Formats: sequence, structure tokens, C-alpha cells
Amino acid sequence: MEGKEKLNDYGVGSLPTLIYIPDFITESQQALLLKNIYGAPSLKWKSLKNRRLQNWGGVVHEKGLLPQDLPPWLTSITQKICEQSGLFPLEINHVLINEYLPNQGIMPHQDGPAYFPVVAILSLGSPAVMEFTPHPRLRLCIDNAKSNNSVGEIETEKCLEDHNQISVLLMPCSLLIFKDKAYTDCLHGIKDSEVHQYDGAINEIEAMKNYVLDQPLLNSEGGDCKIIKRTTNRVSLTCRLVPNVHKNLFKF
Ligand SMILES: O=C(O)CCC(=O)C(=O)O
Ligand SMILES: [Fe+2]
Repeated sequence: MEGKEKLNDYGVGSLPTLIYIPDFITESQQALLLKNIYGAPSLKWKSLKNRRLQNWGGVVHEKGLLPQDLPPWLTSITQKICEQSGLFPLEINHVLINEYLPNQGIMPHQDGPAYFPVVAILSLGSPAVMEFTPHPRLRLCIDNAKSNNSVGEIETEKCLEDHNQISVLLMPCSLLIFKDKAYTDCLHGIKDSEVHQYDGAINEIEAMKNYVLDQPLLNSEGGDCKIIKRTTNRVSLTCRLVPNVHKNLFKF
């Protein structure tokens, strides 16, 4: 990608706003990142029930960040994201690295209130499908729309169009940016399953363009089966800006 003016070309789907950039980094940049991630001191890993993570940039509190400098191997990526997207008013100062085994995922959730509402996720390793679902507080609106109560026709259509479940296929080396309604009105999550279906993914064409499946999978009718098998770990870098930075713990 040659600069922020090109970013609009990478918008996918109709929900505002999801941006998918295939091959944001090269395979050798991916290998170098993985080397740095797996070369970090083992204490840097925090094990959760369904994944491991490394926290870089400092400790995020509800009200802000107790900062720590990002290492140069991460700033080379975060600066590129800032420059090319033009979507962050300040430098990205926080990176969460998640590692998922093939059968691990992340529950549908919304990111915390301390972050500026633009998220950039760099994917490494195994592909995966991320699902965006309407926030429970919008369920009522959708249920009303479905039973055609109380919401006008145009609103109904718009409501459904905006808030159906949306799948995004995340290939290695790609960058996903999400903001606006995708950030404020949706939960995002990844199923904890070794097989992910990408049928109907909003970026299917862009994501599969340069990708050859090792063994095309066939369904019972002999047609192509749009699933990916997660045979290796997936590692993602969730890059965000915490605008409120506290230099001094006692000023919290
Ligand atoms: O691993 C991913 O792609 C998603 C991570 C995520 O949603 C988060 O860290 O908040
Ligand atoms: Fe998240």
C-alpha cells in the first residue's frame, strides 16, 4: 500500500467501517516478528484459559495507560500502520499480542473504554475467521425489525443490513482495521474451533486472491467447501492508541 489516500480502496462489506489490507507485511517480516515474539522472555507471556498473551506498551487501566516504551521491532510496525492509515491522531502506544492454538479463539467482546476507537490487527501464522455480531443492546432493535414492529421500513432495512453477523477472513500478513459502528455497535470474536468456515466472508475475494489451499476440501456434493483448517498457531498483534497517558502512578 502506498499511503493513506489508498486506504479507502481496502474497505470491505457495508458495515462502517472494516478495512482489510492483504499482505500488509512480507513473509520475511512475519518471520522476524514471530522470532521476536517467541524470543521474548517467558515471563512476558500471560496464560489465560483459552490463549496466551504478551502485553506491550504498559499497563492499561480504565482511565488510561501507565506507559512503557514499545520495543523497536514493534514500533517499526506501529509507525507504518499510523502513517499508512492516517487514522490515529497520535502514535499507537499499545500492542497486545495474542497466541491461539488451532482449537482456541476469543469470546465475542468489545474492547475496553480506555482505547481510541480504531483498532488495527496484524495476523500471523494460521488463518482464522473473525465474526462481528451486534452488541446485545442492539438485539431489541433487530428483533423489532424482524417482527416489523415499531421501526419504520427504511430503518428496519438499514438496521438489519448494518447488524447481521459479519465474517472476515484473516490471512497471515494481513492487517484488519475496524472503527465506527464496527467498533461501537458490535462484538468481535473468533470461534474456538480447528475448522473455520469462510463462506460469505465479506473479504473472501481479497483474502483468497493469492492463496492456494494445500488440499482443496470437498463437501458431500463434491463442490468446494469453504473452510480453513487451522493446523498451526495463530499470533495476532492488536495495535491501539490509549490517548490518556499517565506518567505518574499517583496521578491516576
Ligand atoms: O486475535 C485477534 O485477532 C483479536 C484480538 C482482540 O480482539 C483483542 O485483543 O481485543
Ligand atoms: Fe478485541
